[in-house]
Amino acid sequence: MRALALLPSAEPKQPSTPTWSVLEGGLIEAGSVEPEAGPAAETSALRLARQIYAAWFQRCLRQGGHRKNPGAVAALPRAAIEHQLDRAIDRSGPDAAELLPLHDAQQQRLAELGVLISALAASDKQHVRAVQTWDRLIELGLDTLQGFADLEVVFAAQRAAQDPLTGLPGRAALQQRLQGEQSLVLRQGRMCSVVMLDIDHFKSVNDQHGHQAGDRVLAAFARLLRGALRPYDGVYRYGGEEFVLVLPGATAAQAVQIIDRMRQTIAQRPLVQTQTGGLHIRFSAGVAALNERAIAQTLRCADAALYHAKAEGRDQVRLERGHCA
Ligand SMILES: Nc1nc2c(ncn2[C@@H]2O[C@H](COP(=O)(O)OP(=O)(O)OP(=O)(O)O)[C@@H](O)[C@H]2O)c(=O)[nH]1
Repeated sequence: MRALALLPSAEPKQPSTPTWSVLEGGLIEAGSVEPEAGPAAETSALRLARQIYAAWFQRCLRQGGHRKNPGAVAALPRAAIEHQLDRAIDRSGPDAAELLPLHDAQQQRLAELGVLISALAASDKQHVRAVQTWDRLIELGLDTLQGFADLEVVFAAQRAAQDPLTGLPGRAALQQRLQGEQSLVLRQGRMCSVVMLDIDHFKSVNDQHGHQAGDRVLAAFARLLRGALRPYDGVYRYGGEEFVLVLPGATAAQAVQIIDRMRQTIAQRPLVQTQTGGLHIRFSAGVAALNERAIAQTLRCADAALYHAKAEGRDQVRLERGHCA
């Protein structure tokens, strides 16, 4: 077997991002770190946001507790916290929409905390208003801490549903999504298509380049699918080298066109680079309409269309045939 160094070519290297780190004793300082990649990246960004916040809150309690000098209450490093929260959301993948209400509520609390800090700094320490502002700051400060805990719980649940290799959600999430989309199709007459997609001759990638290389191809392919589709389209790892796409708003005929364009684009450039050259990946796909029939039947129809695409030579997209299941 040849030894190969596989370098993903689909994704540009990310620049280092200025961030903050928490030092011993609750001090916070600006620095520059390489953003982490991979499925755990969103959790680490969220953890950093919480650490920066907790260090600030601790310092605030220590300084503000004296009530001698409200102006000494530490300025809230809001930009650093929000930066990490945004990163966490960005990296949380296709189901980020579920996190947005919690994320927005957290941003609002931070904004209100910022206002309270300014009001405290400008107020007379003896004034009853300063005491009230301080009380509100403590109350909201604790709520914000709870907000981080809530976000972490939801992130953890989301991560548990993700396939660790590709970062994509799996079959359980697909089932849930299809149920939701089907009810919109039935109640609102919306269109939705389901695509079953399988990499061609993937076994030979493993055989020629090794299983680890195969894993990297799967991860790069998943990123490519995710990047090629609209944010509200669903991309799921169905198993092995098989993926399912959910395309709301697309008729089955439109879905065939969309996926066929994607097939041609993907075939044009290598998915990963090897020491001996680029590795091209091709795929076959079957498309079925999501309608009133059982979801399992829709999946069977997409699978049958995929089977025909494979049988008719691979590297093509096929629409389901009548009475497929
Ligand atoms: N590296 C890697 N390989 C996997 C993974 N899951 C499944 N496979 C491999 O995917 C290959 C699938 O092979 P086949 O079902 O024969 O399909 P194929 O070679 O793609 O051929 P066609 O689908 O007929 O075009 C098998 O060799 C599996 O071992 C994985 O997570 N990582």
